[in-house]
Amino acid sequence: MQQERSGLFLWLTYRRLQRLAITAAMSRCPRDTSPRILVLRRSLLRTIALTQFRSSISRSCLNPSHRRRSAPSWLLPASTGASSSHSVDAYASETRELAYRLLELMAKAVGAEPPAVLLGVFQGQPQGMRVNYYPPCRQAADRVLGLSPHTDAGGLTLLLQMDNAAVDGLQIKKDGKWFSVNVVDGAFVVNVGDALEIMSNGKFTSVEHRAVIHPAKERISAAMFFYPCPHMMVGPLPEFVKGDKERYGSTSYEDFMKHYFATKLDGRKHLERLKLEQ
Ligand SMILES: O=C(O)CCC(=O)C(=O)O
Ligand SMILES: [Fe+2]
Repeated sequence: MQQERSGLFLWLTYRRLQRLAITAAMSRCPRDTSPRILVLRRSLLRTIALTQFRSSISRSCLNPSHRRRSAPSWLLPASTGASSSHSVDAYASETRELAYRLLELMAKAVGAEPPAVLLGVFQGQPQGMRVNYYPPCRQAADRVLGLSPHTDAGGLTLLLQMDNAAVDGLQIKKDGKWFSVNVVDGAFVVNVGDALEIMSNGKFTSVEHRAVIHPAKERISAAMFFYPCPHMMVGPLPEFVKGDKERYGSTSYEDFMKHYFATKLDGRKHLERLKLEQ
């Protein structure tokens, strides 16, 4: 019964979120012809030889407790500012509820007690949204990627692949091979980030992923990232170790993020650094 209720909750939430995300992403995606965006795309075209063919807009979607560090207004295109800000805020707050529910269910699934332990680490903490726009590119596959192989840094990522053009682009690496993650109508891709892999002592895995581009079709994705408390030590939580060995070292969140950015989207390199010899 409990499981059925959870399933229904997730399904209904997904439907509402999908509508919100499409409004939010469409009003902010780089097809928008505002001059700022055009500059971004031209510079991107000049650097195509660098392999990543993508423009993206990021915005921190802070919880009310972080409002004082709110996103600067220049992040929003002037013409769509008010309404897009509203839909991004609504999307952020609804995905937050979904992520919190998922964190509880995940902890419960692996027997961590109390199951709210993960929630405690993420509740009320920073959250960020990135809308990625991948233009079509005839040199797809062999020479140009949309987004380099990487893992996400934080806790959970809720990724929405816009399915209106049904273009697959997301790929994950398993046993050294890349596999496409098909766009499924009615589904979020839920990614575990590096911090969550470490905190769960490896019970959840941060998957290496990348985005490829299509030779003829554009693609849009919207990622919502949930980060842990920035003042904590990132290390295995005792509730997830229980009788097992600690499989990762601990480090301050600041140091953890510094190394994440220093590895510049290079597969699982950042994570491997903290793995302890077993
Ligand atoms: O576009 C995608 O499917 C992947 C996006 C992604 O991995 C990211 O923004 O971190
Ligand atoms: Fe990612």
